[in-house]
Amino acid sequence: MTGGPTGPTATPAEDARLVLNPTSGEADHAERVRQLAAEHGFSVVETERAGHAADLAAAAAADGVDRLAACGGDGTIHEVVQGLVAADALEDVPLCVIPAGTANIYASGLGIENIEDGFAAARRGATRRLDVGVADGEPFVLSAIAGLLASASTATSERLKERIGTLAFVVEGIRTAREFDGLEVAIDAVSDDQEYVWEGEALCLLVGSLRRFTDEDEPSNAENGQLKVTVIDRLPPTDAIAEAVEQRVFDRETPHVTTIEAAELEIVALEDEPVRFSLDGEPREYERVEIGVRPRALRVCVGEAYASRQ
Ligand SMILES: Nc1ncnc2c1ncn2[C@@H]1O[C@H](COP(=O)(O)OP(=O)(O)OP(=O)(O)O)[C@@H](O)[C@H]1O
Repeated sequence: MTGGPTGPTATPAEDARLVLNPTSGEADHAERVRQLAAEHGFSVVETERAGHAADLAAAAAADGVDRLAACGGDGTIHEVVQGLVAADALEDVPLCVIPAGTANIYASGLGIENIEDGFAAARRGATRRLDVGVADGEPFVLSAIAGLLASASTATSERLKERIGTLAFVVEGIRTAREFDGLEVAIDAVSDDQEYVWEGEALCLLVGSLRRFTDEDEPSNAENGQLKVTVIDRLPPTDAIAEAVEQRVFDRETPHVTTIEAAELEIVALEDEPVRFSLDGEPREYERVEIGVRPRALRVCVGEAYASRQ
């Protein structure tokens, strides 16, 4: 005997919720997203202030949702993941990403290029478990960058981004920077059971969990439990660009750009001032910061392009 759709043995309807940041990007997506969300069975909760997405995500996890979607830019995804961690539900609730920000780097790494793609990925339901970085206890999905950086991130050309991945932002930062004093830092990282120590003046420092995420023909290594750490020595900006590109595009060792993979590292500011970071694009300051990774802790709905690359 089986019950009807509403009978006692019917499968309970899935509880899918979408956290919508109506202010991200051009702020012209809310109406369309509400409609598509309704068509795909997501109830919608909307942010009313910065930081609100974390609270809404934590509340959704506490309510036991089966799926959670984050609609906004990278900052919104960052907050939603923060909320899942706060609710101790990071590993339990699959995340769908609906890109509606300015740059949408995380979504594009997942092979999700627009809002419709995001809902299509949610509908298909193919998920992967991806690494999540942690800086000073705060989760990040994309990168922690210090030094010459982030302000230029949205100006970075798509083409450059495709070719060299996240480092494109640094290159763009170097290009647009007028003057930069360098970061006096000490870095202590553990890589393949070996300790790596670096101390000096860096032009920039980039820690990412989504390394070469946008390269075609190469599996993502957002699933290897390692963070890619790139340190560019302080050197004239044009040389730094040339070396960064050379190393990244041609996979060559270069003298002033150091790249390692590490599961954990500590960065200490050697000057009186804390080091300013951009954590998934959100500003943070640390005098000393421990950065680690929760390997494959986040289950994410991926686009077809990502799924087929595995
Ligand atoms: N209702 C709201 N009012 C004002 N700010 C908000 C609201 N909801 C979220 N925010 C803030 O908006 C900021 C920007 O969001 P987000 O990064 O998602 O979009 P974006 O900057 O347009 O895109 P991207 O980061 O992809 O370039 C976040 O720091 C978030 O805290």
